[in-house]
Amino acid sequence: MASNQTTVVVAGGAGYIGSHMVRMLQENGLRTVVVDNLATGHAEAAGDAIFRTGDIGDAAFITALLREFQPRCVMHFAAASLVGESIVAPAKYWRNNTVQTLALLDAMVECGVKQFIFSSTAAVYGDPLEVPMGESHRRLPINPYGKSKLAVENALEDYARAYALRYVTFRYFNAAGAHPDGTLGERHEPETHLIPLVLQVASGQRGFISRFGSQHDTPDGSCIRDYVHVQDLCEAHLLALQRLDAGGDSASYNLGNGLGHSVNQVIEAARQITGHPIPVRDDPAREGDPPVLVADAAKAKLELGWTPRYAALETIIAHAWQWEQRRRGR
Ligand SMILES: NC(=O)c1ccc[n+]([C@@H]2O[C@H](COP(=O)([O-])OP(=O)(O)OC[C@H]3O[C@@H](n4cnc5c(N)ncnc54)[C@H](O)[C@@H]3O)[C@@H](O)[C@H]2O)c1
Ligand SMILES: O=c1ccn([C@@H]2O[C@H](COP(=O)(O)OP(=O)(O)O[C@H]3O[C@H](CO)[C@@H](O)[C@H](O)[C@H]3O)[C@@H](O)[C@H]2O)c(=O)[nH]1
Repeated sequence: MASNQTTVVVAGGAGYIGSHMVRMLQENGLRTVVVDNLATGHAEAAGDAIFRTGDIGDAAFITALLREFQPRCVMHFAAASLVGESIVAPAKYWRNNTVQTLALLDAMVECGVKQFIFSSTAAVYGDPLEVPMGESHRRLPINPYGKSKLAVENALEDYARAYALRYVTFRYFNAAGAHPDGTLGERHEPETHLIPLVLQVASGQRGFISRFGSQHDTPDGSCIRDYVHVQDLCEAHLLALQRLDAGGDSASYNLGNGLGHSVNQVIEAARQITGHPIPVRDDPAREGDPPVLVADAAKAKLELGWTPRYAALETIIAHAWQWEQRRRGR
């Protein structure tokens, strides 16, 4: 098939962040091809995008797909992404996140696809030396998940130099929220992320929220994170696509609001928004959990013109709550 300059392949497009990306690409008039093995995703979340079920690491499958669609860019959201699971099952993380991503990159090189946007993570930094963390912060991950992503970041530098690939790496802080129209949102089974779990308590699906550690070195003793709206993450990808299309160099950016919220503050905000008391149970701190992660995202703002629209924690929780209620048919 002749090269189609408006096609974007979204690996992991049936997942939480990828499905919002698919919707946004389509709204922007781009033909979107989803590749997903449905390990954690849901096919219907990808809407009416072209959908191919399979592994990004299946060389024959992915090469045939890239030859067929000749995308101008691959956006890569496909990964296993649970810090705790990565500690007990590191092989899954090295294989799925690193080995399979290298296979995807090899297929891109073979098929002449030159633009790549990669979902990395704040977990590549490890324990913060300073807060907020800029992109030049040392990268010393403290769990296999972060290591599996850092390995890809390192490989990308070498691939770009040798194979004329250009890429943008985004280090997301804590993705949260849902589509403002309430029709798309986070749907992990089992769910492990704080905000959807808190909202499952509010909607009566759970009796309490576990607070993982109340003696952390933070003002209220609970962990602090930088929650960033899923739609704002996706907007940054559109800007990255424009940068690459314009011939821009490869680059890495943090994506976060620069606002730290503690577990206690998240629970309190959710109480205000939902009107539910949200009981809390104190549990031990989770292994591999840094006490504070907050982004300095000045570089994305300066170089990409990224302006988060939904930075307020209350908006992020309100959108997630709308999704949670709709999902439960309320
Ligand atoms: N959610 C967050 O807070 C967060 C933070 C930092 C980084 N990230 C990164 O963002 C990306 C998306 O995260 P998410 O929360 O949407 O995760 P998700 O689990 O909802 O989505 C991942 C999707 O990729 C698919 N997938 C996984 N491995 C695959 C493979 N080998 N081949 C094909 N498909 C595969 C899954 O079925 C799923 O649909 C991941 O790379 C994750 O590491 C997420
Ligand atoms: O039941 C729960 C769940 C979480 N937490 C705490 O809430 C915070 C947020 O946890 P969670 O929502 O599980 O996200 P993280 O473990 O911070 O990891 C997310 O954010 C990272 C970047 O900051 C990404 O790398 C990961 O992919 C993504 O899952 C942490 O301090 C947890 O200790 C609780 O106290 N109770």
